[in-house]
Amino acid sequence: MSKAIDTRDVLGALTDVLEARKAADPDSSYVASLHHKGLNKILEKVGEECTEMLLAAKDAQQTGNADELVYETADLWFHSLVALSHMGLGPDDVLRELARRFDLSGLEEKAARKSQS
Ligand SMILES: N=c1c2ncn([C@@H]3O[C@H](COP(=O)(O)OP(=O)(O)OP(=O)(O)O)[C@@H](O)[C@H]3O)c2ncn1[C@@H]1O[C@H](COP(=O)(O)O)[C@@H](O)[C@H]1O
Repeated sequence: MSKAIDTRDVLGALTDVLEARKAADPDSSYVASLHHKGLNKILEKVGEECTEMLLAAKDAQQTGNADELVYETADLWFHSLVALSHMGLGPDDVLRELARRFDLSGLEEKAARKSQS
């Protein structure tokens, strides 16, 4: 049985596991098998999971049941983290970018971009 982990610790712990799997046997680990197959395979999985997440969101809108949406979003986040890990990046890089954008209105940012071009 898997041990419980605090949700605040998940990204850090998962990042360590994904890094360690780069040196693991592809036959004994799904993440190692993805690293072994390479970036194109990982990106193919991200694309698949993205489509599954979109379909789950549309289903949730119709049925009012969001369980599948949460499940598919977890698959998408997971495979995106594998892609970042494969490229030598991690969730901290993305969180830093989101932190940089914090309190910056998306409309203001877009307007600033337009006035620069
Ligand atoms: N969070 C996940 C996680 N989420 C999803 N998956 C796997 O991602 C795959 C999703 O692929 P699909 O749904 O497309 O199913 P599939 O048809 O079997 O996939 P393909 O044959 O097309 O590759 C499944 O095999 C899931 O088990 C995950 N595999 C691993 N993790 C984490 O990564 C850790 C390391 O995993 P291993 O490397 O396998 O030990 C685990 O302890 C978990 O914490």
